[in-house]
Amino acid sequence: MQTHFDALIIGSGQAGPFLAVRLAAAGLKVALVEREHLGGTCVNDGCMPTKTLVASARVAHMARRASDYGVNVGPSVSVDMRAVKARKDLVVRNAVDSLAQWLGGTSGLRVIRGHARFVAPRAIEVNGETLEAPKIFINVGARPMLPDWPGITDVPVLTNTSMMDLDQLPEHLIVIGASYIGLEFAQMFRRFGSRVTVLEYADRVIAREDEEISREVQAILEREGVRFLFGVREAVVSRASGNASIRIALKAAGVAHEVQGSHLLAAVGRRPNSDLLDLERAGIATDARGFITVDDQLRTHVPGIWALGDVNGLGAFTHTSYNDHEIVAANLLDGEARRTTDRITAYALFTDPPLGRVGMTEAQVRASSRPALVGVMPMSRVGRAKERGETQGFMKVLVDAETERILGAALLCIEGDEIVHSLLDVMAADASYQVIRRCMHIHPTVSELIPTLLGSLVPLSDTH
Ligand SMILES: Cc1cc2nc3c(=O)[nH]c(=O)nc-3n(C[C@H](O)[C@H](O)[C@H](O)COP(=O)(O)OP(=O)(O)OC[C@H]3O[C@@H](n4cnc5c(N)ncnc54)[C@H](O)[C@@H]3O)c2cc1C
Ligand SMILES: NC(=O)c1ccc[n+]([C@@H]2O[C@H](COP(=O)([O-])OP(=O)(O)OC[C@H]3O[C@@H](n4cnc5c(N)ncnc54)[C@H](O)[C@@H]3O)[C@@H](O)[C@H]2O)c1
Repeated sequence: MQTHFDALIIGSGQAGPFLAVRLAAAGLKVALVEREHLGGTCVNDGCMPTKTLVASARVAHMARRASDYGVNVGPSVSVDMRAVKARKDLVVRNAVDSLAQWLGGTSGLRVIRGHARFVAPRAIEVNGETLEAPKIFINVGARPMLPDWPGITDVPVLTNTSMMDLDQLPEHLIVIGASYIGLEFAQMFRRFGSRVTVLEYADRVIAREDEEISREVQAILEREGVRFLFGVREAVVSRASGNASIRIALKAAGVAHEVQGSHLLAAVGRRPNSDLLDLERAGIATDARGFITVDDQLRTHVPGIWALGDVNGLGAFTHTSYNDHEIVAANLLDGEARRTTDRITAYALFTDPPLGRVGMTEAQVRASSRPALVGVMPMSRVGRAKERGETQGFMKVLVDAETERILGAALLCIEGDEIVHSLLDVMAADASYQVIRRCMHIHPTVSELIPTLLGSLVPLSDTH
């Protein structure tokens, strides 16, 4: 059994497999170690299954709205959670199988199943076997956290992982956390037919965003019947009887409440899996929250060891992890000097309508004190949205008044997750916003209103 490799990769998240194949194609002898499912979080219990479930939930929602469009689908819409889960399982299984086939068919690459730990700066141990290599890449991801509420361990608590096994509809789902995971699951299960209550520590949803975004996202979910409690403190969890098996006594914005539900989902953030690697044996440093410290080329303090993906704290998205692998591969194999600092912030919240985000928020632009222009357009003014009967949300863009560069955008609207790329690409091209303002767009689309939005800019200082 070979134990000496040119490169070892720990974890098959959204960077590891792609880097493994690139390195193997370059002639290196590579081992990829995975302790659980190939594809990691994104494929197995993250993006792919949640967006598959979001798609089912949207069909249920639109079926309920069918009569708005003059379409008759019968007296009531019901959801078969077993079939919903089976569809999700199939999408995931196909993705994992095709990844396994691809990796298995890559010459020079050995996939090893087991948990890896460092035993020295150039060596790891897996299943009692020591593997050595001059280059080691860590792509171990993160895992869900639970709030430290008294009693929380006395009741069944779901996470994004165990949610994937649900094949029955919760009567009342209580969600802790109103950020990406909490909001996506909250809307999804409300649309499947559950009652949903969201408990959030902050005073608004997705508190990293501008307040008007938080307000509109909350309003969209409330219109569908999701209930929110903000400023949650002093929560105590206990078992209840009957359908409502979970009881939470809490204060929300200082007012006492008791919430009873059948299921409880924790969506309060994720912690890096760095604590399970015996990093100290290799001398690899982490920050106070456990993220492995790296430079802008993803190198740790220890020569020959890199950290990619969620574990480095430089992003917690599939595209940031994938981009990490591109940076490392370009620097090691292509003679380039790519850096994480070159990338532009971009992400989406996959509620319906989704929020597509690039660059700075308005709060960040204001804090920077630079002269800026802002344009805002409600979707109620967009023809395509009216035609589709989906006029919730708005588009907002911020531009540097002197350089004419787009600073940031928030598109909370139908296809906002897609359309936002037109702005991202102009930012990446380092071009003036006038380029896209003058560009002829296709009618009738939401994108055709982007030039109009950019033609309506006013000084940010003139707005409150
Ligand atoms: C519910 C949910 C929805 C999400 N939706 C989106 C989305 O829509 N868009 C988006 O961009 N991002 C989304 N994300 C985030 C995204 O899933 C992650 O950012 C992405 O998977 C990148 O993770 P990674 O590459 O760091 O590692 P991961 O995908 O977490 O994979 C790490 C792998 O390492 C393995 N591992 C860990 N420790 C060891 C060890 N010691 N030895 C061997 N193997 C080990 C794990 O088993 C795992 O397979 C979502 C996350 C969640 C939880
Ligand atoms: N659309 C996407 O790209 C997507 C979707 C899902 C997850 N993700 C990734 O997964 C990561 C984790 O997502 P997340 O939503 O779990 O975490 P998060 O860190 O984004 O948000 C956690 C939320 O829980 C709240 N919270 C924390 N402690 C609490 C407490 N004790 N009581 C009540 N509320 C509390 C926080 O105020 C915050 O709103 C994110 O960083 C994101 O990058 C991305």
